[in-house]
Amino acid sequence: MTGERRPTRHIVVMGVSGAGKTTVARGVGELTGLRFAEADEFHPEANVARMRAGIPLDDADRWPWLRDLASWMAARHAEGVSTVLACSALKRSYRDVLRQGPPDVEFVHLDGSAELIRDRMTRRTDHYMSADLLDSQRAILEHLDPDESGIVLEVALPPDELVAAAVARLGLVPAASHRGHARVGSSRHLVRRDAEKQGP
Ligand SMILES: Nc1ncnc2c1ncn2[C@@H]1O[C@H](COP(=O)(O)OP(=O)(O)O)[C@@H](O)[C@H]1O
Ligand SMILES: O=C(O)[C@H](O)[C@@H](O)[C@H](O)[C@H](O)COP(=O)(O)O
Repeated sequence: MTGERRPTRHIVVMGVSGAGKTTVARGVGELTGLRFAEADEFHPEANVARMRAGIPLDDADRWPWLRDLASWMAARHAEGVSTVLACSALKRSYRDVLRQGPPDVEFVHLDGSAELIRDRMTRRTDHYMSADLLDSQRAILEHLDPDESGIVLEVALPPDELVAAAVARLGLVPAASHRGHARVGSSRHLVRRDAEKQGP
């Protein structure tokens, strides 16, 4: 036993509520075989109750949740499993907590017009998050800093283009069953550098 772990990749699709994180992260998981998780499902009931009541979460509400998410990614890393997580990750300090999990975390920020996102949230009827909380989320949003590994994609693109662009720009490999079918986005979708390595 050398103790060497298989290299893994850990992608976090970030952005405000309604930006399309779940849609894109799930799509990346389906295309690549990366293990998908939805950060909303890690919220304790108290956090969900706050959001349901239209009350924005604060930092104290978010720290334990973020630590749980970091632990989940670290546990998957220990198993040699790569992951893709849908998680708001709105502030740099929140992303710093996520980075305390596995050795590397790469972000895909879905960014774009507040009007478009609000419209999507208003149409979404099966979710506890009201469109009223969008303003509070935009108010605290901190964009990726130059030293953070990640890319920014424009939310107005159709879901399949966003998934293909994320996979291409991060250098992820489509699962065998999808090879030859992935549509690769053009370079205009890339705002920040690609990640350099590849894992299972
Ligand atoms: N690129 C897209 N184009 C059009 N509609 C989208 C796109 N991405 C997501 N949607 C729709 O917008 C709503 C919010 O998407 P969702 O993935 O739940 O966002 P989030 O996880 O960021 O809250 C859903 O109804 C979803 O079907
Ligand atoms: O940090 C937060 O305030 C929450 O995590 C929030 O960002 C998240 O957006 C909600 O859980 C709604 O879920 P969706 O983002 O999937 O709409």
